Amino acid sequence: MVFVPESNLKTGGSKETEMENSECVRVAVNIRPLITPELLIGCTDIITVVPGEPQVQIGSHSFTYDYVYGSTASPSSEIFNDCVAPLVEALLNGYNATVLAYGQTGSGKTYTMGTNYTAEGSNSGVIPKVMDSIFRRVETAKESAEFLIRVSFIEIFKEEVFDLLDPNSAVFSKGEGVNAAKPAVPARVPIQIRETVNGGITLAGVTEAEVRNKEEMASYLSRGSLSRATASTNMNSQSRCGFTMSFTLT
Ligand SMILES: Nc1ncnc2c1ncn2[C@@H]1O[C@H](COP(=O)(O)OP(=O)(O)OP(=O)(O)O)[C@@H](O)[C@H]1O
Repeated sequence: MVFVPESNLKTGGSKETEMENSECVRVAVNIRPLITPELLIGCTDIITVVPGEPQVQIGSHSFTYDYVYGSTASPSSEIFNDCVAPLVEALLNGYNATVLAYGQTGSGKTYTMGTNYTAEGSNSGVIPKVMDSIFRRVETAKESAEFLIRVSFIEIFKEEVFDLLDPNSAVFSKGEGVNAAKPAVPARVPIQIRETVNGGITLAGVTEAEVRNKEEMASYLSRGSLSRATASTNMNSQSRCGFTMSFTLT
């Protein structure tokens, strides 16, 4: 997992700038336990965590990160407090922040991020915790400020970008909400990636749904999860998704 408060990023090649960049990108490793199918075929853990250090050892190789969770390191439940809560704080102070889960298929990205959130399911995972934290803060600040909060949810599948909140997609057009059955072949049209006049990147026409409370945000997260093209842990999976929250102080 990589987390970046974006507005601290600077471009340019000076040594000083490179150092600033390396400091504002932080990397955490979350080691997941072996799951039942792996245990049944006799898999064993090959990663050891160096006690008291954010370092793991695989055979004779050592790797050091900013944080290590899982296995015999800190419990995974601490990821949010250590790595993400400061970014939520920064977000509400006008910074941009990105949390990127990176790893081989089946390594635990969806589980760690909580992207397969369902209203009935558990509230663990980074995104549900971010939602909790944001709306608690918004509730506290609502006397003095008003926030306009929007969400978008995209999937990158076989190098094409799809809008998981597209109201015209097969899942949404059924109008059956969160419990709608996932169609075998979703009728989806990829969205275009365009460059803006100031050199930024934009996703043309992506749905940016306005949300007023945690329940609304959670319903977009779970409805978007249903629209994903592939289930996780399929070794052929080429699906990656991104949930974006944007804030405007009005
Ligand atoms: N920390 C954890 N503790 C217990 N089980 C976990 C943990 N992380 C992941 N798992 C389990 O491991 C399996 C694979 O996890 P997950 O689906 O999150 O992988 P993924 O990296 O998102 O895969 P893909 O790239 O294919 O979407 C799931 O059965 C999940 O429940």
